[in-house]
Amino acid sequence: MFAHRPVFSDQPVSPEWFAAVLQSLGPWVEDSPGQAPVALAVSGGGDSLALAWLARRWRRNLLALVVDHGLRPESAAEAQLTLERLAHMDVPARLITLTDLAKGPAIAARARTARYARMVEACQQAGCVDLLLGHQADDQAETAWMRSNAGSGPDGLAAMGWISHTPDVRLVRPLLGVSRAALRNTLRKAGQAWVDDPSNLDMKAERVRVRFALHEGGLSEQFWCLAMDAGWQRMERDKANAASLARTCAFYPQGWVGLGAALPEPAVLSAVIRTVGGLRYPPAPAAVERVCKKGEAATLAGTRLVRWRDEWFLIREQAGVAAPVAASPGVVWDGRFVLHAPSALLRCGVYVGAAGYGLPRKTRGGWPALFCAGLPALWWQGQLVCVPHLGWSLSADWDGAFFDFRPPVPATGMGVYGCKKVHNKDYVGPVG
Ligand SMILES: Nc1ncnc2c1ncn2[C@@H]1O[C@H](COP(=O)(O)OP(=O)(O)OP(=O)(O)O)[C@@H](O)[C@H]1O
Repeated sequence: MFAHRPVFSDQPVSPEWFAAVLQSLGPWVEDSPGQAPVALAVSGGGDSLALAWLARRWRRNLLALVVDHGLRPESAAEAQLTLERLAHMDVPARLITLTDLAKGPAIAARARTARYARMVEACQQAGCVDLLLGHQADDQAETAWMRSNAGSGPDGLAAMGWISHTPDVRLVRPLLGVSRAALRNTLRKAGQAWVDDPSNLDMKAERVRVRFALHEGGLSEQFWCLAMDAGWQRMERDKANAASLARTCAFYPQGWVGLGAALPEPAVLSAVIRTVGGLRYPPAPAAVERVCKKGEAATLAGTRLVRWRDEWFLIREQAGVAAPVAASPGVVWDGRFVLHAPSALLRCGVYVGAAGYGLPRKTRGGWPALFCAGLPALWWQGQLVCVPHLGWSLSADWDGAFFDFRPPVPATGMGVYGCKKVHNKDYVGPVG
């Protein structure tokens, strides 16, 4: 493991300590030029620039992603300055410029969604499987305070995890155990400057008001501990649920899940509903509990619970599937299926939509019509031409297409909170 370090100390963070934290958050792709880099999100502020400085001392093969949201006149110049600072640190960087964000309601949330989408895309292009983020202990305390004020249950209070799994990259937050002041002092000591985002002083924003209130009340540490404690408990529950998921559930590439003879625990069913329904967020816990208690066929959050051959299955609810979309390689349909096909096959007017109920019995490979109706299929001139999951096509001309089942949050992404229990003022550290 690595040496303890008080969380809310303002002492600069040592590269050795940082490297020990990263070691425990691995495994990492080998640090050599032939391998994919580890990506890091750098806004140019004190947290993420300190992250870049420390990361460079941990390994050579990195790729910093700098997003210019284009929402303030100075943002382009600030992004350029950040690129120069990264070049000075010898950290390779890529600028991502967002051009389609319009100011207006929920701009912070829209900017965040767009930023993550483009950063994940850049990671895929560069082959990166890990993206480091600069969230630190003050962010964590603020999130826990806001969630506690909003009456969040224990899972909400768990705030941010050290590691979050998305289908494409692992989001890693190695600075959750370090204060904002310590990171700024790390940069000062290294003689590095950073950009201060003026929105961080805008008292209209809830987070900024919370930041000042926590600071004045000396409450940051208390809320950080609360978040870490809740995170630890959640991790223990996640582990038990993941074990139960692996033991009892069978995931089919068709997008449905066999649950076994008895219904699983509500937490496990919730994860499965999220996967089958292609949901970013979990379904309402009370509704899931009701379904488990009743133990009867039901529809919930775009999914349908059915009994077939002495087993429970969760399938996509036909009424909930997405409208057809024009077919192109890589297009995502129903939030869950990615189309792979040679472009020559995707002539003008080909659509991706649900297979529906028109499939003859012998093409269904033994599966009920209800299951197969929600399968992704290719349509052309109003006619069903190909259902790759069933190996069926109207003619050999339509062979060569297939769909990857890629839900936004796989059920296996349950175990996202990796932190050890925190005692008193000691930072005990993330689980390896
Ligand atoms: N413009 C940006 N370019 C690249 N990375 C960014 C940018 N803005 C934020 N980040 C990354 O996200 C981290 C958290 O930043 P911030 O707290 O401002 O984001 P947020 O909007 O609260 O996002 P989150 O939903 O991840 O909490 C930063 O430390 C950095 O790693």
